[in-house]
Amino acid sequence: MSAQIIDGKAVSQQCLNAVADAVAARRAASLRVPGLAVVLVGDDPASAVYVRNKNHACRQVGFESFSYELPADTSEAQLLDLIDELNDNPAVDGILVQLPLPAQINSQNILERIRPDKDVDGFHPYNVGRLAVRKPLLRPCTPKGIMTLLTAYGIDPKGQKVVIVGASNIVGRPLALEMMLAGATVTVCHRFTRNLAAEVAAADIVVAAVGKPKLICGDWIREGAVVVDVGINRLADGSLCGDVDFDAAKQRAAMITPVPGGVGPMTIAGLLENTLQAAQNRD
Ligand SMILES: Nc1nc(=O)c2c([nH]1)NC[C@@H]1CN(c3ccc(C(=O)N[C@@H](CCC(=O)O)C(=O)O)cc3)C=[N+]21
Ligand SMILES: [Mg+2]
Repeated sequence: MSAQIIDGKAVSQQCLNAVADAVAARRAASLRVPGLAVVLVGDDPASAVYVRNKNHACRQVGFESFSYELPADTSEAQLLDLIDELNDNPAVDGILVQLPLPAQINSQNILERIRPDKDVDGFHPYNVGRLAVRKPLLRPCTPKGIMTLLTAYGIDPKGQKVVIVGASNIVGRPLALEMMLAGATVTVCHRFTRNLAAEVAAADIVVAAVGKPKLICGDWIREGAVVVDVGINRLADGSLCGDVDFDAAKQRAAMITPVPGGVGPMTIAGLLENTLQAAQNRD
């Protein structure tokens, strides 16, 4: 048996089409076109790829896109000044500061400076807290994209045992909150988890979000489980690889997301949906 491949690129395109329709309807009603500001500090080549993909998606849906590329030696004060300016700019509905930031900048100070109603990454403690108390406003993009992807494939986490490998602020933790909101029984594994293989083997749905190539072995996967791979690891030969040993896992899973073409495009869909929502909330 070989798993069905979950096509994140196709589902993402459907989401972008829906956003594009909503933008066209706003234009027709003489409402503001949503604006997204993306800030990149330094010249990390991987980050540059994401910024390019985001700019491309913005053009596709008809958003106005503001792109800031600051030198690697930018100070925290300079970045805070830019955020204040974007917070006050009425044409900007969403602000995304690409992570990670250079060492001289405290990321938490930056994330907390973004107005929560323009925080389209959903990383401000206000938005994290709203999700934690089951009253979400702007939801973190990758967890949101994963929930959308599962829904598109008819997978309902309610009552399911979900095992999340990775407890990061940007994926693992907020995904645990999303999964609880959806009625799943959630286990979050991390570097101190004693028997990772046993935890994964018990899962109906496994999500890997650690950034370590092929950390999750195929023979850990329960027959018929759903596997969601968030990892995007670039190998020495230039190819991309997930956190799951894909070829082995797909012999056991019922459904599995590929890398690339799985969760990555859904993150961008989540971002654009959040930006549209931020614009609607500010009307
Ligand atoms: N404040 C902030 N918010 C983020 O959302 C954020 C961030 N910082 N820093 C970096 C990570 C990474 N990230 C990706 C988004 C889309 C793809 C994506 O579109 N991937 C495609 C193409 C991959 C490729 O070809 O390189 C795919 O998986 O098919 C990948 C990675 C967002 N991040
Ligand atoms: Mg992907």
